[in-house]
Amino acid sequence: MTVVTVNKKEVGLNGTIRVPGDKSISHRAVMFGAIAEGTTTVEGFLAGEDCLSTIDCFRKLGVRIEQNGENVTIEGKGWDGLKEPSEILDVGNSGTTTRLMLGILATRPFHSVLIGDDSIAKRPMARVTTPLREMGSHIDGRENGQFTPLSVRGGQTKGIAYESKVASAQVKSAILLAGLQSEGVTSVSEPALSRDHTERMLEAYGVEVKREGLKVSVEGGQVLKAQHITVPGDVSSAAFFLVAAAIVPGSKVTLQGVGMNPTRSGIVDVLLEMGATMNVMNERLAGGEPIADITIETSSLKGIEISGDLIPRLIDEIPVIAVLATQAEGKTVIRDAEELKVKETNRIDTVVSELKKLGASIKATDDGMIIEGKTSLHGASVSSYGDHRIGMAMAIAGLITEGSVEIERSEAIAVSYPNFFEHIEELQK
Ligand SMILES: O=C(O)C1=C[C@@H](OP(=O)(O)O)[C@@H](O)[C@H](O)C1
Ligand SMILES: C=C(OP(=O)(O)O)C(=O)O
Repeated sequence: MTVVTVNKKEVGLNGTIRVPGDKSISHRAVMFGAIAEGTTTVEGFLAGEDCLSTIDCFRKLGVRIEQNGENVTIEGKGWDGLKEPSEILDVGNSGTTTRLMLGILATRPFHSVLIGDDSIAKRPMARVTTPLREMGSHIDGRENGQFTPLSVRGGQTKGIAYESKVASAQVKSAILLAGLQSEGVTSVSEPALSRDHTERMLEAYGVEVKREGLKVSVEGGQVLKAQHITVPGDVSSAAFFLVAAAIVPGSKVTLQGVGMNPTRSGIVDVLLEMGATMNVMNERLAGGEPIADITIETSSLKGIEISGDLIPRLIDEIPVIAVLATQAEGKTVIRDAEELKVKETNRIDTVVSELKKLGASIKATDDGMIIEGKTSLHGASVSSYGDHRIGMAMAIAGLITEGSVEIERSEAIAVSYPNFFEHIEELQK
């Protein structure tokens, strides 16, 4: 177990950084390259542990993949290029790897076994195994296929019209991927729009994707053609420094090349509504995704309500939004976020318990949390509980606490942001 201590510095955060590549897009670039025909090249790949788990699994499925830092080459040989693995596929800590790969394996005529870490073992998989079984795939696993370890024997599958109860890009993507190798049309509708990277990237790989409001459909039998993919900076990683600059006195930070896909940019809306002094500049496209440079400085903030369709647009940012809310005048209420309970940890519980240790006025609710600000936070010993986003949220809080914050299990941060502490140091120079 690694323990990191974060101390407040008398200087603010100043300078320019480029946050690492988007995790969701990096996973998809490799997976889609693996089932495409031809050589796919990826630049700006996130070499974090989750995306490395995806590479490892596809290598075990017989795909030749070379990875050199942010550059990846995938030798795709189409769907039939995937071969029965002789080893267990280890997804590590990654929900995206598990669920999207289930969608791909659901139609492959061979047997495979998926396993992950202790956190993955608690995350609900029935949300994908149920519809994939309905399509005709043979999936089994612990507690009747609800949890890992899972085993898949793919087969002849038929398209379905699936109405998902949750706004989840992992559910939507798994079903659409299976749909690409199923008979007829497969459609997924969701209660609110979740991130649409799968739809955008499948189109880039030459697949016809039909979108009508909250419903997406694909026809079976389509071939993916190899591509060059440029991965934008991860807005979920940028969120930590957007919040840090807003709350650490004397700060002004520029983040370059941040993904601004509207299904992901809820954090920018929240900061603006809270009254942050920020500027979104140089809006442009990279690999079919909008990106921009963002400058933000120390701001006086007010509490707001965050709920409804905004939630899927910032679901992974809620831990650090809670830190932000401790520094806003008045009440911040987060509702409709019960999905937080099934992430790497129960993020309602872990955010509330760890921020309380720092002196925050925060209360858990059934579907979110209520934070009263503005509060002076103090140092304490906290834990990431093995959840990268909790570890980073605590580190950002540690930049403003009186006294140091000691973070146990800080190694988890490498799951999505391996150079996180280097970026803090760079901005403190
Ligand atoms: O599809 C993806 O890349 C992701 C979807 C989201 O999960 P859900 O699909 O469970 O909402 C998100 O929380 C996760 O970090 C990445
Ligand atoms: C929930 C997350 O990822 P995953 O579902 O891929 O484990 C995350 O990165 O916050």
